[in-house]
Formats: sequence, structure tokens, C-alpha cells
Amino acid sequence: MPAKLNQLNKIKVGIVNYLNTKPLIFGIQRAPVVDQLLLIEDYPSNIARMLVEGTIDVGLVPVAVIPHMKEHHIITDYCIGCEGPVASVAIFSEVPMEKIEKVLLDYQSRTSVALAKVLLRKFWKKDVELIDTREDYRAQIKGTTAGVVIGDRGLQQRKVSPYIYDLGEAWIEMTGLPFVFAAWVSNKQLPPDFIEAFNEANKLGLQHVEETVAENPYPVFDLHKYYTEHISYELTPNKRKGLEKFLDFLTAPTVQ
Ligand SMILES: C=C(O[C@@H]1C=C(C(=O)O)C=C[C@H]1O)C(=O)O
Repeated sequence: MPAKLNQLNKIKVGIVNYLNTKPLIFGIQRAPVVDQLLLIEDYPSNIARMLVEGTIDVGLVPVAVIPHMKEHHIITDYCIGCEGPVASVAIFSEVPMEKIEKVLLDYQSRTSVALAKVLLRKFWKKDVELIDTREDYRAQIKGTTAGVVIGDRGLQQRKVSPYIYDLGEAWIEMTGLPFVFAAWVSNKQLPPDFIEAFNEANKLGLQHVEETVAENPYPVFDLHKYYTEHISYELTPNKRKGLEKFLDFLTAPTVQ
């Protein structure tokens, strides 16, 4: 049964199924490393759960899950980050920040809901009621109830909500550092030749952003702008600093 054995030997790779990962997927699917892996797509909190449970070996996971892992390795030079407004992650509201009383938290997110908590307390100095969600809650963003919405739904919500508090932008204003929402994290040591080839696959994708845009017609938001001016994919030393600072906030006793 060689075919089945091959399947078993493949490295299971989880990736977020939002538009912002399309350039990375473009590269992964066209690079030689594709034969060594199985790609599993889902929304971020599910990818995080799969990595913690061990049903995948590596995932583009919300970085907020890192403190919950027994073993973790950040692999590759790529991430889902920002160095200015990210556009797809915000607190959306019908009223200005000073009037917000409740904030609905996106069930698909791990990082942005944690980031929203940090920013509400430390940046906007707000003590609001935080409400977890389990299913689509966007219709409840009304009056003094705001909501964190991420990903493609975040881009759509820009057309709905008059007040948009971009969480990437607020983080940068507060800390002077860029932000990392998700990074490639493995729950075990992976073979160095796989890591190198996987890194190349990510790089390849980012060299073909125009093709990715052409493949994904999206009238809601200018994807070329999204991929080149909002999402910042390189995991630079400065982004690592931003990531460290964010994880410090999450593990500090006052935050939880
Ligand atoms: C910028 C984004 O980053 C995402 C936000 C995440 C989160 O909040 O947990 C996780 C993965 C990222 O893909 C977005 O999807 O809009």
C-alpha cells in the first residue's frame, strides 16, 4: 500500500482560509515541497486547536496560541503581520469609542480578540463588557454594542460600520512596533530540508501577488492594496520584537 504510506508520511500543514493567505497558498501549491505535505484549510481558531491537539504538524496559527503550547518552533521568514493599518482586523461600531459599552469577540480569532482586550484596557482605557461568540454575530453589532471582526468578514464589515478602529494601527501607535497576527509554528522539530523548502514556497508565492489578485476577483476591497500595503508578510527582526512584546502582555499576570 505505498500510496497510503505516502499519505501517512506527509507533513500536515494547517493554513487559514482567508484571502490574506492566498499569496502564500499560491506559492505552496506550485513549489516542489507540495509533494511532501497535506494542506488543511480552516479559520484561525480551528487551526490553533488542531496544532495544540496535534492533528496537524505545523500551522499558520494565531500567535496568541503560543503560550498554550508544550513545544513550539516558529519556522519560516513569513507571517501575517502589519506595519500600519491592517484593514481586516478592527473593532467595528455604530458609535464612537467613548460610547461603546459592549464588544463582541470574533469566535474565529485568537490573536485579535486578545489584542482587542489589551488595547481596550491600555490604549483606549475602556472598561467594557466583553462577549464571546460561537457563530455569526455581525447582526448584533448595533447601537453601543461593537464587535471585533477579522479576515474577509472584516473587509466586508468596513462597508457596514461607520466607526472602524483598526487594531494593527492602534498597536503600532501604542508600542511603536509592527504586529504579527499569525506565524508558521510547528509543534515538533521538523526536518531542516522541509523547513528550507517550505520557506522557499512562501517566498515564491509573494513573488506572484499579481497572479493571486487576478485569480481572486473581490469587489469588496482592493486586494492588490491589501497584499502590498496592509498585510506585511515578512517576519522581520522588528516584527519579532512586536511579537515578543504582545506575548509579554498576554502572559503578564494583570492581563488575564
Ligand atoms: C490580519 C488578519 O490576521 C489573522 C488574525 C488571526 C486572529 O485574530 O487570531 C489569525 C490569523 C490571521 O490570519 C486577518 O485575518 O484579518
